[in-house]
Parts: sequence; structure tokens; C-alpha cells
Amino acid sequence: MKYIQFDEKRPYDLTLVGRITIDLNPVDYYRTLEESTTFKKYLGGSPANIAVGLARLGKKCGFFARVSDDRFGDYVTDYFRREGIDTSRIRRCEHGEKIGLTFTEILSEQESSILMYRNRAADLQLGVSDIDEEYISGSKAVLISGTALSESPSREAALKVLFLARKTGTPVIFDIDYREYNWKSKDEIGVYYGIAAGQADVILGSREEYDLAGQLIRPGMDDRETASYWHGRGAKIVVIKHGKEGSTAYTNDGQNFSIRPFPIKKLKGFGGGDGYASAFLYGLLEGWDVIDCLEFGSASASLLVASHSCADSMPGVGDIKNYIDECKQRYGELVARV
Ligand SMILES: Nc1ncnc2c1ncn2[C@@H]1O[C@H](COP(=O)(O)OP(=O)(O)O)[C@@H](O)[C@H]1O
Ligand SMILES: O=C(O)C[C@@H](O)[C@H](O)C(=O)COP(=O)(O)O
Repeated sequence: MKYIQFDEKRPYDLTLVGRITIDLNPVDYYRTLEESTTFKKYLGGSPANIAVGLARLGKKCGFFARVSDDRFGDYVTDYFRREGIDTSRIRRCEHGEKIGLTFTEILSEQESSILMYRNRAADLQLGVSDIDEEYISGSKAVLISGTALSESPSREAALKVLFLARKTGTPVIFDIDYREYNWKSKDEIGVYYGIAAGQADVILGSREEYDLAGQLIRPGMDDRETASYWHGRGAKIVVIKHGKEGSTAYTNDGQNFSIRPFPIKKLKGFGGGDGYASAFLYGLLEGWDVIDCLEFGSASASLLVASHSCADSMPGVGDIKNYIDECKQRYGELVARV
């Protein structure tokens, strides 16, 4: 069953909106950030990681972003070019805004945290003049990353993408992507997540993120009520992630599909969501059944939580398929389907 109709004539598979930043992950991990002394630099930013993930899977991605006008802006733009991601809509900030830096703390296999340096972040300088309808109409779908809604002018730019996508018949994927640091009030979160989720065809988020999106609408909804509400607002697929407990996709025909994570030795607690999103969306773009999209996303997520980085570790199609086969051989058929 195909829940999303993609226009196969369009040259880009997915155009994303949001931050391209830099991750600094400790090389001397399993200790506090205070104690760590050595860090490895990676491309970062959830939507940027997703774009790299899809590019590694052979998809063609476009991206609307602002980056800093410095060597880090060069680094991330060149990284995208090497991955085959279009950079024609990646523009430089003009007033000295700096690219976001994310210092991560890998305390243990189970416990990680991230420390985001985002004062005058370059990505939040994306403006409505950076967004053009022609680019959107050339993409099979767009993805809006929720943090892009946290501050103007990026907020209005992301909403412009949302409305132009509806105007051009371009499916909208909303990755809720809650990062507390960036928001000034919980009400603003409810307002802007509510607007975006209400315009989306596919919504991806954790339980906490859906609670934030629904806080001004109907607080305290459970997963089924959450899915039913957003289906009523037009969403075709609502994916609710529960970390190591797995994830469920609710489709607007009343079905739901659940999957548990694939067993793996975890190194860090972040990165899973970006690996999950890129591989899940790959399956959707390929026209796969939802359960197969979930399995692919879950397998990729497991590979990411077992890796030191995010973007750099994004797997190829063969890597994910081999890992799924390995798990099925080791743990039995459909090990992760519940
Ligand atoms: N310990 C784990 N082992 C294997 N897979 C995991 C583990 N934790 C998370 N994942 C996978 O990563 C996915 C996304 O993780 P989650 O924490 O829910 O989202 P996010 O990383 O966006 O916060 C999960 O649905 C699951 O498939
Ligand atoms: O999204 C960010 O700005 C930080 C990411 O680059 C970082 O790798 C991360 O936290 C990924 O988190 P996920 O949502 O668990 O994939």
C-alpha cells in the first residue's frame, strides 16, 4: 500500500530545510564533557545528517540552509558536494553569524547528552528570500526539521516551504526534532509544531516530541489518540519512536506497524533518529510497504547508535541489508517485528 504519491518526474528525491552544523564528539568518551580533552569533528545537524544518509542510499537531495561565511561554512558545503547533495540553495551569512557547534557527551553506552553552542546560529538566519518555489517543485518531497521553526527569520522561511509545498503538490515530511536550547517558550513550541504537523503528510517524532506538538491542542494523548488526531489533520503516516523500545507507524487507513530495535552493542545514545529517518524515507521513496520502511530505518538506527559519528557513519543500502540478514540469521526471522 502506498500512502504517499511521489512525482517520479521530479529530479530531487528530497529537499530539506534546517540546520547544517558541526558535531564535536569526544574521542576519550565514557567520561564527562568536563573530563574529555579530545574531540573529533564531524558534519552535524539532524537534517544535514538525514540528507547525508539519503545520499549514501543513492537518493538526490536538495537543501535550503544558511551557513557561516568562514572555514566551517566551507567544510560543510564541501562535505555536501562530496556526498552529491545539491548546494545551490546553501547561502552564506552576511553579518558574522557562526555555524552551530554541538559538543556531545558520551557518558556510557546508555547515557549521552549534547551541548549546543548556537548563539546567533547561522542556520537560523535562513530567510524567506532564500526559498524559491521552482526548487521545491523540482523535489518529490520536502522535509522540515522542527528546530528551523524555533526562531525568526528561519521560522518564516520554513513556513514558506510548508505552504509552497502544499501549493506545488509536494509531500511534506515533518521531523519534529525537538532541541530545548533553541526555544524561548513552550507555547511557541506548541504553536509552530502544531502548524507544521497540521500541514504534514508524514510526521516523525518521539513520544515527548508529540506531547510538545499537541500541548495546546489536546494534552496527554496516548500514541493511538496522537496518530488519530494528526490523521484527522491530514497526515497519512504518523511515526512514533520510543528509543530502545522501538517504534510504531500509524497509517491513515487505521493500520499500525511496530518494530523493535535490532540488537547491537550501543556506543552512544544519539544518532539513531537521523539514521532511522533517512532509511525510513528511503523505503518510502522506493515505494516499499511501511513495515519494510520501519525495518530499514530501525536497522540503520542501530548501526548509528553503535558508531562514533552520525553523518560519517551513515550506511549504504548493502550495509543495512547485510545487517538485517545477519540479525535474522542470528536471532531468527523477523527478529524485530512485533
Ligand atoms: N539501544 C538501542 N539499540 C538499538 N537501536 C536503538 C537503540 N536506541 C535507539 N535505537 C533506534 O533508534 C531509533 C530512534 O531513537 P530515538 O531515541 O527514539 O529517537 P532520536 O534518536 O531521534 O531521539 C529507535 O526507534 C531505534 O530504532
Ligand atoms: O541535531 C543536531 O544538531 C546534533 C546532531 O548532529 C547529533 O548527531 C545528534 O544529536 C543526532 O541526534 P538524533 O536525533 O538522536 O539522531
